[in-house]
Amino acid sequence: MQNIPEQLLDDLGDAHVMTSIETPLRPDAFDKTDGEKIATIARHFAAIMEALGLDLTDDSLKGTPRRVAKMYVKELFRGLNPANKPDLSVFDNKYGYGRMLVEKDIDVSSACEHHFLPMIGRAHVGYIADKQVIGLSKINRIVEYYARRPQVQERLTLQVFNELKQALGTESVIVVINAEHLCVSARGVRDRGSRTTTLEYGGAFSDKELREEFLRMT
Ligand SMILES: Nc1nc2c(ncn2[C@@H]2O[C@H](COP(=O)(O)OP(=O)(O)OP(=O)(O)O)[C@@H](O)[C@H]2O)c(=O)[nH]1
Ligand SMILES: [Zn+2]
Repeated sequence: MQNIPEQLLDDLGDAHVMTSIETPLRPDAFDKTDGEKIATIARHFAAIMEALGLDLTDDSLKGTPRRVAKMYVKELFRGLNPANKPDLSVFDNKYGYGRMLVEKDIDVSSACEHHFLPMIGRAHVGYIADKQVIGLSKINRIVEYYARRPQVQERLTLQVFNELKQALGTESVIVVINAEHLCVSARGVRDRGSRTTTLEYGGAFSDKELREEFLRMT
């Protein structure tokens, strides 16, 4: 083997980024019950409010720590818990439908993982069935499940894409998400007009014409 200077190896090591579409979770992520998580978050959120100088004996504020904790665990971030993953009913494609199916304008209500502020928009999903078709509402449910986590839009797009590919046993899936990030529109740079679009596709959608047909429909 060639004699590679140690410094160069270190630099190469730093440059190598492991890619993963999994949401980064701690090994003990599922050790606690929802009730235990709510109690812990409420305690810490009360400390945040107190640090801000708020009086938690005020009758309007006193319920807020628990309200926020419940909202995180049971609503906004319920997609962190695999127990909440939707059952995906797929059916045999008995009728041999071979064209594109598009489920468009699916509501996306997520939260950006950098600021915990809303990311709100629409997802458009298309696929070309092979042997199986999926219950329509399950497409919306997949989007909902992965949106209910602290997210970046890129990962959300890839997670939905990957789940559909697996459920349907086909590579011919396309996912587009168009969303407003409140961390961009309501604070920081405060650009009210900008939206972010992400896209992933595979299989037959590698064909530009098919992709354009899909995009025209959305
Ligand atoms: N790639 C990507 N970035 C995101 C997403 N949601 C939020 N961000 C960005 O994450 C970045 C975090 O940057 P930082 O510089 O650490 O945070 P900041 O100081 O609050 O940055 P500003 O928003 O520019 O004020 C910001 O540029 C956000 O716009 C997302 O879904 N994908
Ligand atoms: Zn953000």
